[in-house]
Parts: sequence; structure tokens; C-alpha cells
Amino acid sequence: MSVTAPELETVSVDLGARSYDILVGHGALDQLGPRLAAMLKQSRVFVLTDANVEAAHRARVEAALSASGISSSWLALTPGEKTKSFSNLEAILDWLLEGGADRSDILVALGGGVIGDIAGLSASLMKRGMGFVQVPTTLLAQVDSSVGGKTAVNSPRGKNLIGAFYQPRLVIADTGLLETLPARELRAGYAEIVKYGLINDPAFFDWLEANGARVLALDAEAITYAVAVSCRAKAAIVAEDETEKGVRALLNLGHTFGHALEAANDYRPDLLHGEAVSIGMALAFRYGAATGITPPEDADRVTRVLEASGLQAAIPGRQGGAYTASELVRLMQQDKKASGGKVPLILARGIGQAYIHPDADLAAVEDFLRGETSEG
Ligand SMILES: O=C(O)C(=O)C[C@@H](O)[C@H](O)[C@H](O)COP(=O)(O)O
Repeated sequence: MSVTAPELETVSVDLGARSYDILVGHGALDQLGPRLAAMLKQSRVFVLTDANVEAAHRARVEAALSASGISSSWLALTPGEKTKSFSNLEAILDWLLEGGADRSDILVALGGGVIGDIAGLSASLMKRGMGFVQVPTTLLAQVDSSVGGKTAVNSPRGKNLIGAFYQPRLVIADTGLLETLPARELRAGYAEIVKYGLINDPAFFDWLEANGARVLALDAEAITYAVAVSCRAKAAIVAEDETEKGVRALLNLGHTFGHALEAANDYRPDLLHGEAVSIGMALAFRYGAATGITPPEDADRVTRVLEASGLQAAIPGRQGGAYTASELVRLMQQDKKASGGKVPLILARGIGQAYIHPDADLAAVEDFLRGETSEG
């Protein structure tokens, strides 16, 4: 018997023995119970979530689990990026130990990128590895963070600096769960969708330019298509380079600038990760245009498409004083891709033609950023 409903899209992440499916579409959550039942030794799971997601979705998830005879223990954390901390990692591990979790148990991450990232890291550490399933409830998590096994917590010194590659065993991307999401969160996730067009799929970028409003309005066909195309794009890159030795760094387009902005803003909720990535992608294209790498008309088009969806493409103001170019460059040097004093930057020769520039000229970047911050 197939456990996949016909209207769902299944995307496979091909990683040999650690391969897994991503189920995409409205109602995918109905597959959680049957799929888990086939994996579990004991009919129970641990569910990590945040307080907002618990209020919106716990009843439905518990019902889906108990329909398959699975009981669940729940831990709900405070929503927000600051939750991705070392102290919460310890609290989660303690909760799992207290609950008697062993390696055959499964930790279900029910939430956005923050919950998925900290749950994955907890699962990787728990008795050196328990099972882990992602049920992303934000658009950003459905198209990006739930796929590919990057898990982490933040450090005051930078974003995601403490982490591991640890793959989930299943991802359930139920687009119906997005209906309770605030418009701002949807837009933040949309930035990561645009990223796939910018990396290597100009036809998808064209499609988004024409259909972005349908995606953001959660038109059933458009949202399923956009999530599935995004997951397929990410799955292909992850299958080629699971641990970011090369091509996977393309997925970091916009993130070197974006992470620096997030860290400089102390991860406050007035700048969401996807919002920072939107600004970071626009900066990468404009920096490319300023240095003769990117056609200026492509940089303008990227800015236009991001702004048309309600995202920002320029560095905003900040509580307590404007961002400075020098602090952003200092934070960029903390990037995980940096090595031997060199900071790689993901740039583009045009829309859909991203490449890894191995050694950014930080003096030129700082000069460019001075013109982008209120210093300029
Ligand atoms: O999966 C990847 O690889 C990515 O870079 C995807 C990013 O969009 C994502 O935000 C990731 O968590 C950032 O990774 P990091 O290594 O720059 O912390």
C-alpha cells in the first residue's frame, strides 16, 4: 500500500542510506502518522515546537498521531531567533533524557527554521543520534531549512556557528499549515524561493516574477508548485555536496550579507532571517553590478521583484543606531565558509548564474557597503 496521497508531490533527497522523502502539498500532514508508524520501535514520539505553533497546530498533530496509535511528549519554546541558543539546546536534551529517549526514538520538529535547526542539532547529540523528522510550518522552513540537514544554534559571535550536518528521516511540507502564517512570515519565506531562481533557474525566476502574488496569496496550485520546485532544487544541490565542500555554498546566496545584518541586529525580531536574506541577495547583485560582474539591469530587476513582493532590498534603519560598513564586514569574516583569512562570497554573472567567488575583496565590500548604509 502506498502511504502517499496522489495529490502530494514527493521529492527525494538522494543520500544513499540516509535518503529521505519530502512530501509537499495540502494535507501532507495526514501522512505523518503512517510514515512514523513504519519507522518507530515504540509507538511514541517527542515533539519540539514553539508556543505559537503549539496553539495553532497541536490539536491537529496529536489527532494525526493518535490515529496511528502514536503517543507524544511535547516541549514548546518561546518563538523567535533568540531561542536558537546553547541554553535551550541543553534544556531540550534534558527534556529528552528525562523522557527516557533512546536512539530508536524520533524527535519531530514542528515549527519554523528556529525549531527545525535546534531540534536537528539536539537529535544529532542525543545519545550520539536519535531519529528526527521535520514538519515545517513556515514557508521558509518548507522551502529551505527543513531540507538538507544543516542544524545549528547561534552564538553572539554569529549565526549558526555551532552546529552539525544531520539529516532528517522525512520532511512533511503541508502547504495547508501556511494558512495561519502572518503575511510578513510568508514574505520572509518567499525570499528563499526567489533565491532558487537567482542561483540557477532563470525560468523559475521569470515564473515568480509573473506568479509571485499567487504564491503569496497561497493559491493552491501556485504554492505547491513553488514549494516543490524549491525543494527539488535544494535536494539536487544537497545530493551533490551534502557537507558544503563546494557547490552547496551556492545556497548561501545573500546569506553572508544577511547573516551579518542579523547578528549586528542582535537577532531581534524586527529583522527576520528571510528579510535579511532578501536584503543580502539584493546587496550581492548590486555589489556584482558595482564591480562589473553582474549586468546592472539584472541587479535592478532583482531589487524590483523583491520589493514588488513587499520585501526590502536595502539596508534598513536599526534600533539604537545605524548599521556600519565596518561592523558588517567584521561579522562577514565570521562566516562558516571563511577559511585561511579568505571570505567567499556568492555572486552572480546574471539572474540564474550564481557562482562562488572564493576570496572577496573585503576593502571593496566595505567601500560598497558604506554607500549602502546611512554612512554613505
Ligand atoms: O542549506 C544550505 O546549505 C544553506 O545555505 C541554506 C540557507 O538558506 C540556510 O539559511 C542555512 O541554514 C544557512 O547556512 P549557514 O551554513 O550559512 O549557516
